[in-house]
Amino acid sequence: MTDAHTAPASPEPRPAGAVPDDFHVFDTTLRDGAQREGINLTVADKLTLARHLDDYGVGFIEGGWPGANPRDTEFFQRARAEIDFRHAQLVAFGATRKAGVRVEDDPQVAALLESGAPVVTLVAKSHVGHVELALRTTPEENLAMVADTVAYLRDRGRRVFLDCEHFFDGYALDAAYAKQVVRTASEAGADVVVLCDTNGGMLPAQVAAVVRTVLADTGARLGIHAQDDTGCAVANTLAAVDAGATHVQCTANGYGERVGNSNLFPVVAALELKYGRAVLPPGKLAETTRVSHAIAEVVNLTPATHQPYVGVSAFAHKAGLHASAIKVDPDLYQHIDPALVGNTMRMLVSDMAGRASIELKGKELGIDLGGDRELVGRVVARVKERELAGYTYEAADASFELLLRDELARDGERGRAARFFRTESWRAIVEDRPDGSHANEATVKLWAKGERIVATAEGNGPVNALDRALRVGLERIYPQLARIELVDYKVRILEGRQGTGSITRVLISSTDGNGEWATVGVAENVIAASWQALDDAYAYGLLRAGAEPQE
Ligand SMILES: CC(=O)SCCNC(=O)CCNC(=O)[C@H](O)C(C)(C)COP(=O)(O)OP(=O)(O)OC[C@H]1O[C@@H](n2cnc3c(N)ncnc32)[C@H](O)[C@@H]1OP(=O)(O)O
Ligand SMILES: CC(=O)C(=O)O
Repeated sequence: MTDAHTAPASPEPRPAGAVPDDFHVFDTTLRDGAQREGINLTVADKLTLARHLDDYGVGFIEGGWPGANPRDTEFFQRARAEIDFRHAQLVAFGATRKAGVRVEDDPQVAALLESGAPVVTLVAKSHVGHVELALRTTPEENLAMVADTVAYLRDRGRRVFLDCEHFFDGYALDAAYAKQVVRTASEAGADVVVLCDTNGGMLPAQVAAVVRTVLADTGARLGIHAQDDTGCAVANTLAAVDAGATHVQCTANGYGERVGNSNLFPVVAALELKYGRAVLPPGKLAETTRVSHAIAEVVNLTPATHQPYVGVSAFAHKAGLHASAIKVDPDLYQHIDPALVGNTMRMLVSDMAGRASIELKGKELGIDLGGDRELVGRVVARVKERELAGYTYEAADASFELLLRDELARDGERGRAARFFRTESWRAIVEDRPDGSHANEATVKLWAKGERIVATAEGNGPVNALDRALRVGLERIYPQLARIELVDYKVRILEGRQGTGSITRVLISSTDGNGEWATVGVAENVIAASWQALDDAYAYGLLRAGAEPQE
């Protein structure tokens, strides 16, 4: 590790559109990422992902294996015709020629040329055991397969990178042979020889030692491809860079075969922010969080909340002691400014909060608590007491804001509670019919703007009936309710040992088309807990809509 890791240097600015060749950020989301269980990409998905990655500014996009399946073949045809790559070069992936087959007669090598990709990555064996058992050929023939295929593609104007599969395991078994594969590829014209930890079993110190020795012994330009089976793929990638590798293969959000691959985003962020190396075009690092989430959407996976740099929790602070230091200087509990990667700091309110957490949260919500220690102390005490009863405010920001406004309103001159109606009573009835169907009906009795309202509605469940009755009753007085929609409803039993007498927590997410908010309710009865969460959901929605709170 150099000083650059502990004292971040400012990345050198780089002209827009230029991708440096002295250091490669090579993305293999469309090839290795697509090997993850649960990811099934269409050609259209692959094109969309390629556009995102090109726009983000990676140097190379490995699009797939042309000839292996019709989808990848079509992807290369369409990518050439439909995408005007601004930063990246498109890469086709394939294997060296088959043992005993002339390279010009190997159809999958021909498919690599037909893909039209200017760069080809060839996967080759560098582990003698794999040569003998998987390829069922001799070590000499394997070297000939490497040399022939690299030279053949080079002669036809392609830039060639060679992925040495199982390099580190092969090196442990027979270092001389593994290095011979590297030399053979380099001498045949491969621009980069990529050392692959295919089984993902390596640790950073092992990777660094091997990369350093292979670099010194062969003089070849080296890259790293690390699978994440020890949870060390990012660390292994950076250890290889420390040892002299100048080409990193990664996938967006770490998607990949088995547990995944080296995650592009922490690798890029580390290179830019900790190593001071400008690997993206200017301004693109700040799009990291957006790009990570957009890619998760395209592959139809929920963005990982705790992912370094880009997760929604990456800069979320829960502990009261952290908040009290952050109030003085956010750097005291953050390794970088979240804005550098397009993320934001968030304060979480829970029973681990102290006064500073509440003050910072108030600020985040645009509510001035005016340094009022008594008021803030009261809010802290109320949050802790409610969390003990089962409420959770870190997952229900809107209910917390309502609680805060209630406490402010208690002071009389510090604002009004965001309460727009008062509940006199509610009733929900579920009727079990002889044919097995159910009828659900609810009646609510409310007060709003001095008026007593009684409304009844049916629904597909008791909570839905209550929701409808509430809308029926209030829509005339608050037409803004028409825009509010409930989008998620979660129930959790908090003390399972008590069986049906357990405490129930309900979390409701709502939207008005411009944003989402979450509210919480807790009671022994699931319908009562739901009513509380509904009450808060509509109160908060009306607050957002600028409705006038009732006296
Ligand atoms: C480490 C990695 O992740 S590398 C990427 C792996 N990705 C994939 O495998 C996804 C795409 N793969 C496929 O669609 C298919 O496996 C194909 C089209 C490539 C090959 O399919 P098939 O011809 O039916 O062969 P199959 O998959 O059973 O076996 C692979 C063949 O390639 C050979 N082979 C494996 N590695 C190499 C190599 N580096 N160079 C040359 N040949 C190789 C094997 O010896 C085997 O040969 P055989 O058919 O003579 O037994
Ligand atoms: C090439 C590749 O994906 C690997 O060795 O893991």
